[in-house]
Amino acid sequence: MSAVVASATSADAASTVVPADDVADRLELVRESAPLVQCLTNVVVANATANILLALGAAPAMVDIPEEAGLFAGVASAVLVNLGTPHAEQRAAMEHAVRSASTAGTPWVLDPVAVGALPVRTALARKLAAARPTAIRGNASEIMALAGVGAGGRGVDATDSVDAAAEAAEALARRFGAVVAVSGAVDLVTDGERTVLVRTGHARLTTMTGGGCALGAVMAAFLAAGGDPLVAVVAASAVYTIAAEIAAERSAGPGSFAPAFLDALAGIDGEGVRARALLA
Ligand SMILES: Nc1ncnc2c1ncn2[C@@H]1O[C@H](COP(=O)(O)OP(=O)(O)O)[C@@H](O)[C@H]1O
Ligand SMILES: Cc1ncsc1CCOP(=O)(O)O
Ligand SMILES: [Mg+2]
Repeated sequence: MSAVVASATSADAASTVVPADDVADRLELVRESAPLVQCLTNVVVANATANILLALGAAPAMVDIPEEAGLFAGVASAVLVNLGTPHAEQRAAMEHAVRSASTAGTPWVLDPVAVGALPVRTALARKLAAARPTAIRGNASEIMALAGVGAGGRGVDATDSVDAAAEAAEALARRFGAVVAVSGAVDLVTDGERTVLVRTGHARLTTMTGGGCALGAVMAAFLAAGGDPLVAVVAASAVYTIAAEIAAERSAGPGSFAPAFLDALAGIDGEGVRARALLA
């Protein structure tokens, strides 16, 4: 059996294995259901995020004004709330969307971009986290800052390691009943009881703006398919990072990586997942 796998990173959460077959099944479900993913995301990555969701087989919709966001969250398959450029209108829209998603039972993902030193988004992230997102996704410094440990990273980038964020991630997961995903060279996914490390990936993902933010949207797409949310988030991370490996082999630098990544996401299937997971 090939696995995307892991070992425990702290004394508190047990290591869990997610078989590559489960990842492949989740990918097939996303393709079959073409989930409608509502994105309230930052202006830097909105276009890249829509293209990445389309390449995967999902249907993106950037519905982020206060008068429409709540209405749409009631019919969307999943919602992404990303705090990268949280203008006042969008902040209001986020609160409507979160309320409506919670009422409708729609899965939603919180991405606390650059939380820590910046006051407006930090307060908003804490408020939204208390509304119990299905998943919280961030880099190590963002997850630590949201958990109340450390002052955040350097702008939108992490200054802490994924290892250093493991305990904060597990504590956050338990506090809010969410799956928490920490990105980095090795991605960590935890629900506070089980922790999985996703070892696939390529550093060139960090040279493309949206490398982290679009991952949150992809997690929303996988959560829309239902089932164990920990497995859904692991599957999203695995498919995404395996596609990055394939794209890195077919590109020469950041410029050619971005379109190669779209092609790799569109082309990846269960066999591709199993082949790479075996190498991880
Ligand atoms: N050093 C690295 N090597 C390989 N993959 C990485 C590395 N750092 C980040 N990644 C990948 O890049 C994506 C974005 O992660 P990251 O840069 O941590 O997010 P953010 O943009 O939120 O800071 C994730 O899929 C992660 O697995
Ligand atoms: C550069 C920047 N500034 C505010 S949001 C944003 C995008 C960050 O996207 P990612 O961290 O996914 O590259
Ligand atoms: Mg980044």
